[in-house]
Amino acid sequence: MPRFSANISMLYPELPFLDRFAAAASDGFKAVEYVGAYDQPTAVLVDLLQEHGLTQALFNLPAGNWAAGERGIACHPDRVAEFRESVDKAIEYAKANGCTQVNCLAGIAPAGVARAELESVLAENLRYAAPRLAAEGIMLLLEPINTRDMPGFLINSTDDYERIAAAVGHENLYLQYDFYHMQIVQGDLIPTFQRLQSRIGHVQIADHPGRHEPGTGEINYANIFKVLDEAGYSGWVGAEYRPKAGTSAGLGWFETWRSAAR
Ligand SMILES: O=C(O)[C@H](O)C(=O)CO
Ligand SMILES: [Mg+2]
Repeated sequence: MPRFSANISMLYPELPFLDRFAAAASDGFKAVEYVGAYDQPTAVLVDLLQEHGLTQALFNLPAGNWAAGERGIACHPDRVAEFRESVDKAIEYAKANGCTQVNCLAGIAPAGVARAELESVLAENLRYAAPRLAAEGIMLLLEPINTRDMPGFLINSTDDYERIAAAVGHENLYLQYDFYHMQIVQGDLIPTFQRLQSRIGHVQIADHPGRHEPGTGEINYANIFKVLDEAGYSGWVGAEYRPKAGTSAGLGWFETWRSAAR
């Protein structure tokens, strides 16, 4: 049975961030994930997880100045020292809240730098991060993201992931397979999941078009959930979508799993 994690960077936008833990637990989620909460002391986050019986499924490495439009710094040639510091920060937070995987956002390609150089910086940064995270029992993930939602984002497809993973050459670099992005970029969702399953550390879901709840668009999630089960996928499935109505009101797709998990 798939285990779902509420992505509280996207779900419960009607609530302040720290109130979203309680809301996710009350709606039947057993785990939460988010882009990052580095502005909060670790103790606050740990208390919320404990109070609501939640697992921290995932968060991202510090991704630069999000409010200013940055979406990761890992491919930026002039930010290598900052990237290295960000690995230490992520380890500190992951160890505090028991999280065993972190996602690296490659970043938006800076203008005027050749793609080959950006990929080389990214690979070097990941080669730095992978063994350090492995030593702490934390999986490092790399997520391809479509460029309609994030114009200029460097890593867009599973081909991009595979090429970078080959350049990094460390086994602790897994794929974060977001079905929504993959539907836009390349389709072929199930065969690609099956082919790369041994390298997939985390999956995320949203329907397309609109990035709303499963069942609102063209992706057959009933079948995908069946495939995840048949494949023995044991990781979390991150519900990372923009609710069409209120978050709780839109959880019809989750009813079967929520009842079974109680
Ligand atoms: O947007 C996504 O799909 C990501 O998973 C993310 O963490 C950054 O937005
Ligand atoms: Mg995602």
